[in-house]
Amino acid sequence: MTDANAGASTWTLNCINLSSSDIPQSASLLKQACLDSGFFYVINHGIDQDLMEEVIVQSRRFFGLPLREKMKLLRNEKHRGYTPLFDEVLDTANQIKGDYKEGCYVGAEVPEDDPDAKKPHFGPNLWPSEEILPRWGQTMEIFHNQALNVAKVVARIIVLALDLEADFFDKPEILSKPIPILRLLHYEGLISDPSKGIYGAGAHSDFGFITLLATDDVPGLQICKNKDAKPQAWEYVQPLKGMFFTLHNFLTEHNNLTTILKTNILSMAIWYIAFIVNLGDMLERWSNWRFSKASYYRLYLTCCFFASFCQIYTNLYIYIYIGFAIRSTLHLVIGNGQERYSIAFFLEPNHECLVECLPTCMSKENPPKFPPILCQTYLAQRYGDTHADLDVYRKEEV
Ligand SMILES: O=C(O)CCC(=O)C(=O)O
Ligand SMILES: [Fe+2]
Repeated sequence: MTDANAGASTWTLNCINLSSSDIPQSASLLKQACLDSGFFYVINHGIDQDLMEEVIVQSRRFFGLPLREKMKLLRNEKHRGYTPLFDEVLDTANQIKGDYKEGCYVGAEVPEDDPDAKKPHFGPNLWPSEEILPRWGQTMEIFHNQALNVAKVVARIIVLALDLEADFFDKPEILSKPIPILRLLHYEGLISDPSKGIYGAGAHSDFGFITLLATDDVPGLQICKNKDAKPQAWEYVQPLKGMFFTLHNFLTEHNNLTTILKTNILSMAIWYIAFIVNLGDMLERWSNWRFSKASYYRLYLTCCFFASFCQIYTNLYIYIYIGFAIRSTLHLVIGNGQERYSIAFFLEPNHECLVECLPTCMSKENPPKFPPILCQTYLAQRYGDTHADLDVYRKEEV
């Protein structure tokens, strides 16, 4: 039984600025983060905040559809489309039913008549119709392309962190035709109970090369830095409040997380005081509807407060975690009763890439822990092990 629980402590992650010109420093921060926990935040990644919010809004719309509509887009054998509640069981030893989450897979759009469409994970996407969810497919495609670029930038920093040749991942057999998979996730507001085997997402390590994870500000993600420890110790990795609270665009000026946090908390406090001062005054005035200039000004401040609040509410936080040698740090999701949305983007290498221990990660004293395996073989195993058999749904239809 794992020890994941609501009282888990919180771990602060290193923060990598993807726009920094000091690449060696980014590489060394990244290396330290990978040695410490395997997770880090990325900032200044180039994906527009509006686009990220649009993805979450579209995700909310999708998961808000009636189940029968979502089931029309049920995941196919290419792993595109809707995955209902319990479709995935990530930790069979500790979960009773499966993950209390629903998801939607979006891959690279490969038309049916393209020879590559025969490969697993490649093919056309399953889009909801334009009448039901306008601009849905377009939004996902744009985000998909941008997330792929971010993952490639991260890969370039990883190369340096691992003392590999600069073009190591540029070899045609590694990332020339990678398998990029976007997955929208929705956790309905259930309280997890690990003692009863109830988890938002069971303990697991990701299957691929790099995962980018953007979440709203509802906490839930926990990591276990040492999977072999007994008992395992789980720590929350917090979506840092206000991290993208960029009314004043702090992120371009400060790379230091503590500064960002303090500045934003201060700024929140100022808005908050403005709000409290206003409320009493405005309630009084609302009774006779006479507003002085000062009241207009205060009203403006109050609206700003609400706008900031809404912004924080929909804020997105990007974590990255890395599956070096095809095992990422163990992590899970604990539901705290609040609804939660996240966007995972998995970058896997080419189908035929031989996944094996990297040359700079082994020595005579430290031989590879796993035998080499083809990427597509490994993915087929892991997807097969963790997802429901599609026959289950066919039987339900009968
Ligand atoms: O939703 C989350 O925060 C984590 C999702 C996750 O770990 C996964 O999809 O592999
Ligand atoms: Fe994961």
